[in-house]
Amino acid sequence: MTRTTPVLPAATPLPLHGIAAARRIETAAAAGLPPHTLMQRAGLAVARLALAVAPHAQRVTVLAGPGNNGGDGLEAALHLTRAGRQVAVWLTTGDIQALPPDAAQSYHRAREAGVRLHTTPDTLPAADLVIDALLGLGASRAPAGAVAQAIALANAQQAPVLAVDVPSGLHAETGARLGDLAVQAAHTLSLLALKPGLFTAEGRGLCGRLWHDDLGIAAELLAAEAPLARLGASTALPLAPRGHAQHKGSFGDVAVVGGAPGMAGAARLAARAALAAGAGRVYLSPLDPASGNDDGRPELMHRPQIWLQPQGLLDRSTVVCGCGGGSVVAEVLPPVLAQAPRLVLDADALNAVATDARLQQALAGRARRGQHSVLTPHPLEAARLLRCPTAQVQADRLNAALQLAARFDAVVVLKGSGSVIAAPGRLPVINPTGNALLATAGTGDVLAGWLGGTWAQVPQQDGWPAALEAVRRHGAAADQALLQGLQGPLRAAELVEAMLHTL
Ligand SMILES: NC(=O)C1=CN([C@@H]2O[C@H](COP(=O)(O)OP(=O)(O)OC[C@H]3O[C@@H](n4cnc5c(N)ncnc54)[C@H](OP(=O)(O)O)[C@@H]3O)[C@@H](O)[C@H]2O)[C@@H](O)CC1
Ligand SMILES: [K+]
Repeated sequence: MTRTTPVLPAATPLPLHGIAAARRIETAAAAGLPPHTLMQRAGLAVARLALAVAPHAQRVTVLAGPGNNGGDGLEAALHLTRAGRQVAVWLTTGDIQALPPDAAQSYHRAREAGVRLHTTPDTLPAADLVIDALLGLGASRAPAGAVAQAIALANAQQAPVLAVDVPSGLHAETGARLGDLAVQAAHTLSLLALKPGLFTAEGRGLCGRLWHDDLGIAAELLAAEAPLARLGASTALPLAPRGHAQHKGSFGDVAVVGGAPGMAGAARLAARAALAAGAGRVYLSPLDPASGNDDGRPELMHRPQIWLQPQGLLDRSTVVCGCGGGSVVAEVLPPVLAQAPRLVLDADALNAVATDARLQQALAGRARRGQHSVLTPHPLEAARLLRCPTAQVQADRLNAALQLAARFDAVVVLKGSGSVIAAPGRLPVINPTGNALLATAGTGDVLAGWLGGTWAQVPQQDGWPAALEAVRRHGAAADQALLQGLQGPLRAAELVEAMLHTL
């Protein structure tokens, strides 16, 4: 029958389906079962999860919207009433004729079972648990009317909220809010297909703990539909052990170009991260001529102005460029873009590219010359590169990352909650690890450096596997710090050390 499982941490990559595909899966699943079976299973799954996550909750309020998401809520109300809970259902519509057929059937079943049904709440009764069955896959615009009012009431009260399929007000495919109001859930039970919007942009924050129930449908029904993205695994594949006879030359060289006056720390953080990731040798080439060695890490090698040498480190290293680069980084980008065989571009290097058509051309032409690039923009940097507002990037992060990847023929890591990794010809990945402990200066430099340090060890590959692994591990270190009770931000230099001790 049906089985509810926690989604995160994800042991293996999982397919994420867009709304159209999720609907086709639902239609195909319903067609293979007696009428109304899927909704009954959905409601039972919601009720069982409610009893599991809030076993002592006696008073349960179900907020039921105008579509089939509301039908799931009515089914859950029926089961919770049978389980002896005091259940009150608040319907956003008094027009039962307007409910879709499955939801109407659940309405009548709930009424016959003696569930207390009310319409359009002005205030909510005190409850120990609230079930949000207002909007699901059919949410297509900013919440309005009674639905908006119910969302506001759910968020204003104290009890935890269990959202059915998706927190109401969240776009299941993009993870953007549809309007100002969206349910803040403590738990979300995703039904049938997992949707990308649960894992990126506002999704992670609004869903709370995420659960999944496939409602007992055949795995082939899910496999028959092409996903929009996949959720990356939360744990690393085991690495090949370091061989006895290997030496530092076996693990590649990284050169970090960055650190304009006043920003030496950014380049040093990237270099330290590259070293910790396992690169054999790490060189630091600062953009500030007055900048000296990183005395805290004597293992790093100081090599000024590598971009002026016609042949040397720039030609043979994995280059990480941009961290704390300021505006002067623009001057060194032409030789860096021309020569680096493997290049991670971050921060100010991306801003420089965004304002210079020649640099854009040089970057986009690298793949044709057999040179590989990884770009690691945060949403504002991505917006500059795409020449659009940041809100537009955040409104559809998968699409923004794919556009950048296609335009620059590169691997793109669009950072933020649920980082998106995209590359031409590949299914994008949403990273499942990470939390707001990473929202502090320098953590982006650490990511870029770690990525370079990982990539340097597998120079025959493009940047895709290194990007996936660096992003995963970066977030996993923050998740571990959170579990260990860290309250404040995970400061960037400490993040490097934390990543070393994270699998
Ligand atoms: N059928 C089954 O067996 C199964 C179904 N399942 C469940 O069904 C869910 C999908 O159901 P659904 O397609 O009916 O869409 P749903 O999200 O309930 O809402 C549509 C209604 O809301 C309205 N509306 C939209 N936006 C609005 C807004 N901003 N503010 C106010 N109103 C708004 C919209 O109005 P309209 O846009 O048409 O004017 C329409 O009336 C899915 O997520 C899952 O939970 C699963 O359990 C599997 C079994
Ligand atoms: K919902």
